[in-house]
Amino acid sequence: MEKRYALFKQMENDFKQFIQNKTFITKEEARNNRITPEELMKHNTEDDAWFSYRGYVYDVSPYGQFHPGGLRCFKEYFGFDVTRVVIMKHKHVNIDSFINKLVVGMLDGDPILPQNNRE
Ligand code: HEM
Repeated sequence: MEKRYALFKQMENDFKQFIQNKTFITKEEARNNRITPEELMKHNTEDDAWFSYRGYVYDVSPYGQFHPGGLRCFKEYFGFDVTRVVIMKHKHVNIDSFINKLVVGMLDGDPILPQNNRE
């Protein structure tokens, strides 16, 4: 168990390092960029992967390779809303601290779940 935790921590640090010299927009700026669920759904590939989470839209393409739960389950949610699945799969994780820099806009419409969602 401890070993796994150390690995997760390592992945978190690797991700932080990976994004540290990149530039991002702020949450404030993201509020002016409204994204419809239909637009969100177009960003569903590994190189161009968006999620909505608690009303905001994130470009999670850089994070996929650092996700401790692997890319497989993560991938199923590209283009969709992850608010509920994130609560179900990891209540204890403050995912904002991982993805806050990856914000690209605000969701303009009702969140959409994938048909095969595994909550
Ligand atoms: C951007 C959104 C997400 C972030 C930032 C995130 C972050 C994390 C983190 C930090 C962990 C490690 C948990 C721990 O320390 O105990 C984790 C584990 C996990 N995540 Fe995510 N996650 C996200 C989305 C998802 C999605 C969409 C799924 C879909 C099923 C998912 C499924 C899992 C699973 C199954 C694990 C458990 C891995 C294990 O314990 O071996 N996550 N996630």
